[in-house]
Amino acid sequence: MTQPIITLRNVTKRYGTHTILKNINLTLESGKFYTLLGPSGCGKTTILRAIAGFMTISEGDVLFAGKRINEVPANKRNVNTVFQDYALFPHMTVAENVAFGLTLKKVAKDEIAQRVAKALQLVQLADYGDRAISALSGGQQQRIAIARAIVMEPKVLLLDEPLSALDAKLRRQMQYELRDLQQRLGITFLFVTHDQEEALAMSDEIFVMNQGEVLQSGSPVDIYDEPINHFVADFIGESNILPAKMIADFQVAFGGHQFECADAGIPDNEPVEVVIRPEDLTLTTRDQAKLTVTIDTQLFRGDYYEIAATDNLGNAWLIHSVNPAEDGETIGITFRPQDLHVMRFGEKEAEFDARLETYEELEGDNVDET
Ligand SMILES: Nc1ncnc2c1ncn2[C@@H]1O[C@H](COP(=O)(O)OP(=O)(O)OP(=O)(O)O)[C@@H](O)[C@H]1O
Repeated sequence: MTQPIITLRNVTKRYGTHTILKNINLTLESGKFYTLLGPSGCGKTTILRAIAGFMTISEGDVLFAGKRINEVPANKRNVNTVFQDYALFPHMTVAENVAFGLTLKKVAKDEIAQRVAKALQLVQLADYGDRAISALSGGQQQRIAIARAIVMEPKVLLLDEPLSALDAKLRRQMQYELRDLQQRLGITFLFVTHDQEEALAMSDEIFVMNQGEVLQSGSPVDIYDEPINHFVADFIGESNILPAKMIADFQVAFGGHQFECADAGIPDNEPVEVVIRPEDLTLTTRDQAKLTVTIDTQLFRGDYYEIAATDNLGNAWLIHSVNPAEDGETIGITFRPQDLHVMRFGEKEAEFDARLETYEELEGDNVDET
């Protein structure tokens, strides 16, 4: 593996008695699009600030290309940040705003002009250099903020909810543009959002956070298909999450029945939770059904019906179906074994692994005894 461009090693941040980041470990490789995803206040911005050098961390190390940079000041870090509120200077023109960092660094005038022109071209605002900032739309201001950061040619660009001020349509367009820009520049982006759809659409890798911890990291598909715990399953997309028990390697019990499932690597008899996405459920006749449910309500969502139903044990179900059902109707539902995902109880991957090791050791002891 190539050297990661950024590594956070056991990073903890405290304000007084509050621990805001709890032993964060993460690595960012060159040229990839990463996203920090989590609810408001979980510590996403604090991670960006630790990498940018806007704050001292309480414990741990921040590495840039393998070198410890804890004491390196922000302006020497080869990292730039695009802030949520853009932080543009209203009294300067577009070109002056983009040139600002280069002027501070006393870069030669010709070179500044060249680099500013290139940065404006990259964000598709080549002809806007002489405009006043106030004469730009929100989306254009956002692009200028990005141009101002990329003109510095950072190795890593940190983006703190840069799309949150935009309306839904422009936001979508900017998602494409940002992704495209990242690929053209070939630098590392670390993007912060609390919008799970945005994270799934844009990222090579997502770090899902809650309460100062990274709970799961992986590709969007991995995180969507194999959420590690209740929080992640609930936060990413819509889910049916039910209490269950592991019976054997490919068998899990819930709702009063046993079902075939994908191998979860979990010991028999462990209490677990199962996750089934609403789009993985199919309405069927009762004799073909794995479970029966009674339909409560349904909403037409354009290309599918979102159906709320209840099974005979009182569990609530959400089903996405191309066909409508009748309110009050009792109907069958079915799903494929590979769409039934089993999760362990607990919060973090490391805890699960430790428990599994203990279990394997115990198993080993038993084998020795017999
Ligand atoms: N200077 C500070 N002093 C004390 N507490 C702080 C300070 N800065 C941040 N916090 C607290 O740290 C926690 C994490 O804040 P942070 O801004 O990193 O969250 P976030 O995930 O980026 O949230 P949001 O999505 O709302 O921006 C919050 O509870 C916040 O109140």
